[in-house]
Amino acid sequence: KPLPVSLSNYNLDSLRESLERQEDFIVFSLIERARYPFNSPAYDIPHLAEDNSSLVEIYVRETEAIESKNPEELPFFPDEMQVPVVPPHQFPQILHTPAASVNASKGIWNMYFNHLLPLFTTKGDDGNYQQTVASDFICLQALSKRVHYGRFVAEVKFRDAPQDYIPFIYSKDSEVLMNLLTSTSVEETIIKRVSKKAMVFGQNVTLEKGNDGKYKVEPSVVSELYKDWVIPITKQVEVDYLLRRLD
Ligand SMILES: C=C(O[C@@H]1C=C(C(=O)O)C=C[C@H]1O)C(=O)O
Repeated sequence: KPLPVSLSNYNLDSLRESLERQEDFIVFSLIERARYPFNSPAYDIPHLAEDNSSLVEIYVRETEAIESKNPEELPFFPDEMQVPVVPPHQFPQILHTPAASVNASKGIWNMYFNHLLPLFTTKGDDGNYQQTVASDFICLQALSKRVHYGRFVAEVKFRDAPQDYIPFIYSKDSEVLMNLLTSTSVEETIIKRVSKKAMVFGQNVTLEKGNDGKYKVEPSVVSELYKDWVIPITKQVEVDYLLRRLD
């Protein structure tokens, strides 16, 4: 039977278009963060006497607490959420409820601080911790939205070919599920495209001919981020979602 309009809007092409648009924001967010050096005191030093939290933990927790949430975004500190100030918009229910709770926030947090940040920031400390953690939060939210889109992608792939997935969901075969949902050509396109975006968005625009050949974030680093971290974690979310799709 035909799906209601709001559900038929979610198909693989529209989701891929959204992931493509999200690349722009992710690349810009990384460029903004790269204006500051690594600034380790924002992450190491407990900033409150009675609490061992780092500045970045405090910043993310407090900021999240006053933002209302939509189902595309999952908080990093869910226990701190307050009643939203703005009544939430009623989004159509697309995800299968038991599987929708798949949450990669911890993995995204670790990936960002342990692997990504050292790759695209310079070593050093300029003391500008507030702006540093504010731009970290923008990167984290953008990455989290992208990675958790894997749930919508998995739902659509499942609906398009349930007979392919069902036996391996029952047998809990993550490896086969991973192969079934993988599209190598799509991944290769994305990895090349984000490098190009880093070149276009990250050059110094001048009125004279040509540019100085410098980029605000190294394009190869952006490809590497996607290839080694962003895409694999998105796919892991897809597998985890599918494993719970028949619960
Ligand atoms: C998101 C998708 O699923 C997989 C993950 C991809 C990604 O994270 O960019 C790309 C292709 C697929 O291997 C997709 O098919 O578009």
